[in-house]
Amino acid sequence: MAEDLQQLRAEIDALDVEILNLINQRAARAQTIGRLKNGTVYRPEREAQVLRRIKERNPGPLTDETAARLFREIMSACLALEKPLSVAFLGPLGTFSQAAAQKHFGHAAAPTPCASIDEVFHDVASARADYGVVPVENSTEGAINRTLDLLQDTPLKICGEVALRIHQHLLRKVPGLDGVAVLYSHSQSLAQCHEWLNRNLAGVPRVPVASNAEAARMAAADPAALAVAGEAAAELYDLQRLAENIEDDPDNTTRFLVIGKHDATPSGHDKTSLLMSAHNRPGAVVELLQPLARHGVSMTKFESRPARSGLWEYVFFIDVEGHRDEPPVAAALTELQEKAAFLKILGAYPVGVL
Ligand SMILES: O=C(O)C(=O)C[C@]1(C(=O)O)C=C[C@@H](O)C=C1
Repeated sequence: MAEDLQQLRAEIDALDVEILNLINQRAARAQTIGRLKNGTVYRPEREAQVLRRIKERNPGPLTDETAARLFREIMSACLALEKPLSVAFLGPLGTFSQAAAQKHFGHAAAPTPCASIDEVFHDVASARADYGVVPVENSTEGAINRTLDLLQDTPLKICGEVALRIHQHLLRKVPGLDGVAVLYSHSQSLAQCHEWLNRNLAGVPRVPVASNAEAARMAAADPAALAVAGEAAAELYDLQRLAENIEDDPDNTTRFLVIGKHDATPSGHDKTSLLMSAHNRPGAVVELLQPLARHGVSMTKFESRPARSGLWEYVFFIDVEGHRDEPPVAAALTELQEKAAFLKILGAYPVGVL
């Protein structure tokens, strides 16, 4: 038994050296590619292809998701050799937005926490950050309206998407519920845990604060306070988990968009996001959708928002399957250009892989 263990560990040591050499060979190739490419180093379409291929070819016993996550980190480190990226998100450190940014870009990207979603757009537009990650919809709470509003005016492009399973925990500095006076969290998180909180903490006043991480910070400073926040905030502020996964919807997921100066070229499995408005006449909205149907382009999202320009005018956020440069989508877009009162292509990008 002891000998088996020794033998297996010796084999692992040998494999580790092989893996290390191979990863460095890969990194050296990426460095050379970095010198050949002029301009943008981050290539979302290529990264999506690499991760999809890893999932397809994974022989196990690692799960496909785990294998892809490991390669996500390898690529992140390779890209950092070409050029270290900075990624802006709704801060402070420890928010779900930071977790989404890390899931998409890996840990080698430098985190740039921002005070608001507006600041994320601003930092990317002004080149203070290379890319930004902003929440756009939650499976329980629906659209993040501020993000939709900012997309209407921005010159930036959507170049990626990432879905994050959101687990909320009940946190406190000290164990147990004795002497609890207040509960802090972001309003979205309070809404996501509404039923659980009603059942278990009906008498505790709920105070909405700017972010989950801010709630955790406040709970760390006040033993009479509870916070509802995620794992990263719990670890960052060294809080006890009094209850885990207290979100009402077991599939609670938030979708984030990656914004940058350019969108992506086709990767083979893409989405195109559009912003449109219809002429103010009967049947105009239905007419808008006809070119998509005619060219066999499927819609994966349809969301309306008041236009920022006029009273009682609406704009539509539409996601379609396929890249805007692919023939069916391109043909539908040409027709839409004529039919819509306004059409803006917000970006074309790979469907989230992780
Ligand atoms: O293929 C490239 O363009 C690379 O720079 C290499 C690489 C990789 O590590 O695979 C790194 C960064 C890019 O975003 C995409 C891929």
